[in-house]
Amino acid sequence: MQTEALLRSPDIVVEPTLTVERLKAYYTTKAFGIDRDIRAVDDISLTVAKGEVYGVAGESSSGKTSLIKTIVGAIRPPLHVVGGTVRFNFGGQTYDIYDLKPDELQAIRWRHLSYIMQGSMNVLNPVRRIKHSFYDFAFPHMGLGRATFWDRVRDHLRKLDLDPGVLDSYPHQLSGGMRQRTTIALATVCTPEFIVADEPTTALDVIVQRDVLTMLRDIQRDLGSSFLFVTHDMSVHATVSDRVGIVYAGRLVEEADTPTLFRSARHPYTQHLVASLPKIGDTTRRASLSGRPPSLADPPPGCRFHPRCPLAMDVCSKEVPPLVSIAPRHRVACFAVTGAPS
Ligand SMILES: Nc1ncnc2c1ncn2[C@@H]1O[C@H](COP(=O)(O)OP(=O)(O)OP(=O)(O)O)[C@@H](O)[C@H]1O
Repeated sequence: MQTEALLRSPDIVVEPTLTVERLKAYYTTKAFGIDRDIRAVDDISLTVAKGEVYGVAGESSSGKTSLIKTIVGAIRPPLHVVGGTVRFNFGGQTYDIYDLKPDELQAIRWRHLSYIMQGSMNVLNPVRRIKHSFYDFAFPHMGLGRATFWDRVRDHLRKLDLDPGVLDSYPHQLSGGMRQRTTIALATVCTPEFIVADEPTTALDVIVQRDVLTMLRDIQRDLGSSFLFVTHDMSVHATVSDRVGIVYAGRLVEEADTPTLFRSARHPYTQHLVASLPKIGDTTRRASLSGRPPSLADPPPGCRFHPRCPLAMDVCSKEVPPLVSIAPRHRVACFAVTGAPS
């Protein structure tokens, strides 16, 4: 398959910073002696351009975290890659994540690619002062003398409105919001070109959540980094993401620029997600979707959404709808939108 290039203008083709092609990753578990595949990432292709914030949304257990882990190469059994490729382009050099040796991947993770995982605050060692975490994780990758390194760390903290005094604190002395902000400072001190964050604001209250999101957006703008951002919270995508991909049961079902997605979503599942957002002054009851998300160990054939879909046709239970471009930067996988195959 050819690399999907992102057209920014009619004449300029910009090489994406991230290109994911036909990615499949399953958890293989054993039950009563029989292997069972949980198809958490099932044939996903997407690109993220330089400086772009790409949001991934979808309900719980749809495969968002598995997709992120697979993209950054944080793959541990029982998760394994079944097919597809993940390529990053940093400074004109291409890195095929699955061709890299563990030490090469580790070096890229700190220098170019930062991964803020769910519960990332736990990277701060609870029995050591925070400065030790900065020294252990960041110092080996920055190629600076000690004095310059600490100057750089303090500058970075100040730029993020954090008092450099946090370096002398233990994690338990900080509030949840401060701990998360400190973790993000740690993850970005090496000025990565690509930041991946998985639900970085879950478990924080709304005010702190806003501070953390503003901080991430500021870092992304300041560094000009690309940003792959996972949250189930559509209202957060509305304020943070340039483009959003909607995942349902391990597959990408729609992808569009954020304003398009919120104004003119075409997939019935995306329409449901957008319609269920609360609106000030609107007291009408929100209609909920019937049924439950499918088991990824035994998903329905054809379109995985068809058992819950108000527009389902015969073909939807038989064939998998491909993700098709219906307008520039707008793709959708739904036969009701793109027409059934003849
Ligand atoms: N270690 C594991 N072993 C087996 N199955 C797993 C494992 N981790 C996740 N899964 C399964 O993979 C599927 C996708 O899970 P994943 O955590 O990627 O979803 P998610 O969209 O990130 O959910 P959430 O928003 O709740 O974090 C789920 O069915 C989940 O039960």
